[in-house]
Amino acid sequence: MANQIYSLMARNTRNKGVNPSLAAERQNKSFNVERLTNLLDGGEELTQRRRQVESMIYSDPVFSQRNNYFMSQNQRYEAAVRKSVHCKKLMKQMGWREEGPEKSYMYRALGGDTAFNIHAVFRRALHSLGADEQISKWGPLTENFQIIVTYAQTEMGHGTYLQGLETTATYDASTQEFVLNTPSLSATKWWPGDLGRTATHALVLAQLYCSGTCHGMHGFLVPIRSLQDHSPLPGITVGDIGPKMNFEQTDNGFLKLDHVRIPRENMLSRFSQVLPDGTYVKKGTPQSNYLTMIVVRVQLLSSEFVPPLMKACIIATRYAVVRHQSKIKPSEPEVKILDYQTQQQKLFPQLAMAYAFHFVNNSVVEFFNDAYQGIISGDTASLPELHALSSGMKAFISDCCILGAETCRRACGGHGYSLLSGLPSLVTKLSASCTYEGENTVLYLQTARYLVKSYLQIQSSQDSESHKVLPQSIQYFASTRTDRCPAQKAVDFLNPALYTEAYAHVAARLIRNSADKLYDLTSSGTDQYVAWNQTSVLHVQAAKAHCHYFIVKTFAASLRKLENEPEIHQVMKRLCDLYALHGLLSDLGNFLHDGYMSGAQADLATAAYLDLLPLIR
Ligand SMILES: CCCCCCC/C=C/C(=O)SCCNC(=O)CCNC(=O)[C@H](O)C(C)(C)COP(=O)(O)OP(=O)(O)OC[C@H]1O[C@@H](n2cnc3c(N)ncnc32)[C@H](O)[C@@H]1OP(=O)(O)O
Ligand SMILES: Cc1cc2nc3c(=O)[nH]c(=O)nc-3n(C[C@H](O)[C@H](O)[C@H](O)COP(=O)(O)OP(=O)(O)OC[C@H]3O[C@@H](n4cnc5c(N)ncnc54)[C@H](O)[C@@H]3O)c2cc1C
Repeated sequence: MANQIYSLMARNTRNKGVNPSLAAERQNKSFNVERLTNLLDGGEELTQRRRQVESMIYSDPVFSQRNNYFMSQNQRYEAAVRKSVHCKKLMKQMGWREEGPEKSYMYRALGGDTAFNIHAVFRRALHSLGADEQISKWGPLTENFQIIVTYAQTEMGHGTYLQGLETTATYDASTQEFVLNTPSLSATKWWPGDLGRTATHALVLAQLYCSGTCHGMHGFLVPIRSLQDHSPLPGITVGDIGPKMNFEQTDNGFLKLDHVRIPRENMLSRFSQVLPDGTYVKKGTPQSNYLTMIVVRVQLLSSEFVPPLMKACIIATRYAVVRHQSKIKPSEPEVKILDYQTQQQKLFPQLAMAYAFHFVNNSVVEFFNDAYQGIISGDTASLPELHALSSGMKAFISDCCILGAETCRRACGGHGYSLLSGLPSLVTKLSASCTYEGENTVLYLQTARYLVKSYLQIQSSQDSESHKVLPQSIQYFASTRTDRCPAQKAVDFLNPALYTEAYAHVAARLIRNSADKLYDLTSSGTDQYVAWNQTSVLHVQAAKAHCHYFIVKTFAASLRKLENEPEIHQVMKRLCDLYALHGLLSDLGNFLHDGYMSGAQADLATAAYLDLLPLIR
């Protein structure tokens, strides 16, 4: 019934064309929307291609999501499988490549409502960890779903602590095979997507044992279901882990292995190898087999985190111009809720954040592409910085997107609580992102570990030249800082150089403070690991400040590329200013703490912030 009412409302709108309030707002724009769309897409041609793909998706009944909220988990799963197979057929029919932009356009248009998503994670793992001959052998089989492979790393007892994974892969030189085994209940693989019902194979991450020596976590391609009748193979116990907060369309599963034998060639061997006689050959660093997680974390930013936030902003902003509620002046009619300053202060920072993350994603992907080719060719010099950046961005952006989507949902009152608004499922889908592909606290601590190590190395190095060769994401450590914010007027807080420096000041101070506290503990005899734990809250705060600085700096730097587009530059700069001031005022204590900013300056920043709202409106 509810669906019918909402459909009636939508039809009613459609019958009269676009809602008149919405139409009026769209007349009231200060920039060329099509031009901004082209810039965000990466050019006019890509906008056209995206629209062509979207039109095909939205007009095809197989891709309909209309009844999603009325389906059982099983129905959602089966519909998702149909959509994924249909996508594959469409790609083949249209000649679209796996690496081409059309695939991501399809995925975004479907809102991720597809199956085999972890199969895509495996494809990245294969290219990151597999030797060339392994990529040639298994790559084509995955292209057309001849094999469907899940990424089975997490166990019931361990997800974060990879050194604690219990699944074993023991090399048997007499048969040149690995024996995969689940030694305990807690070693059961638990959570891998596509495992519950779909996958024919699993990339099992297990502790490698050769001649009694453990060589740590490695990846092993293990057949788990028959390619003839899809039944579990001998030694395999597999199934679905049951209902979840969202991702009903994904069959997250469990897997137990009972001394399952696979050929020696099934260990992914780009960075390490076991020779026929059982000799272990290491080619990369101890963390080389962690590379897949970096690859996936970078990819998640643009595929899983930012699009749901963008959608939540669109739904909530449109709602805010069609919803009339209460009055500003008693003598006048009810107003659009977007006319309330408080509604603008809820929604516009989320909109600004969505744009900020769009530009940051471009920057992180550029950094990643520059580093990745070197890393898979054996040059791991940039791996620590890439790990720190990807960990921090995954944690910070996912945290912000979860909170941003929830703010948009709350801004829509009762209708925001209806599944049919589309908002609750965006929130519950995003909610998983603080956990999968690295729990966020753990990842902040990884970033902090890199920051503290870099800070202490700079402190201990007397060589003044060392500051000049700092990795790009921490070069601000070495910048000379003013210890007072120079702002005299509200308008000074609309200067990207001024607020970027304020963020750098806070990040540098928090990193220095956390490192000094750690050093004080260890210098007084506290065990280094105990000292790390006793300062870990400070390290997380420092890592967050570092990430926030990186995002503000990157957003501000992106404006420079828009300077020859004055209308768009103006609107983007206002959003950048709003994003920076919203973060500064939300975290004001850190900016006031050492007297960097004064209370009077906080009032100036608040005035500048509130003055931006009607301009953006
Ligand atoms: C529609 C679908 C959408 C949803 C898709 C969802 C798909 C989800 C898939 C998954 O969730 S797959 C499973 C993901 N699991 C994880 O991410 C596990 C998280 N845990 C870790 O990353 C690591 O265990 C750790 C927490 C970082 C700890 O590593 P370790 O136990 O080795 O100890 P440390 O001493 O902290 O690190 C040692 C050393 O290694 C460096 N390092 C750690 N991780 C990486 C990495 N990924 N890449 C490169 N280097 C790494 C770390 O910086 C240390 O270096 P040094 O400081 O010693 O130089
Ligand atoms: C929707 C979804 C899909 C998933 N898909 C897959 C998949 O396809 N393949 C796969 O292998 N896995 C998958 N996972 C599992 C996921 O990777 C793990 O859940 C994740 O790595 C977190 O590990 P955990 O569950 O053991 O949490 P834990 O690490 O146990 O986290 C629990 C708490 O402990 C804290 N904690 C843990 N370690 C530390 C530390 N060192 N310092 C401080 N605090 C710490 C955390 O901060 C957290 O607050 C998926 C999970 C979800 C929710």
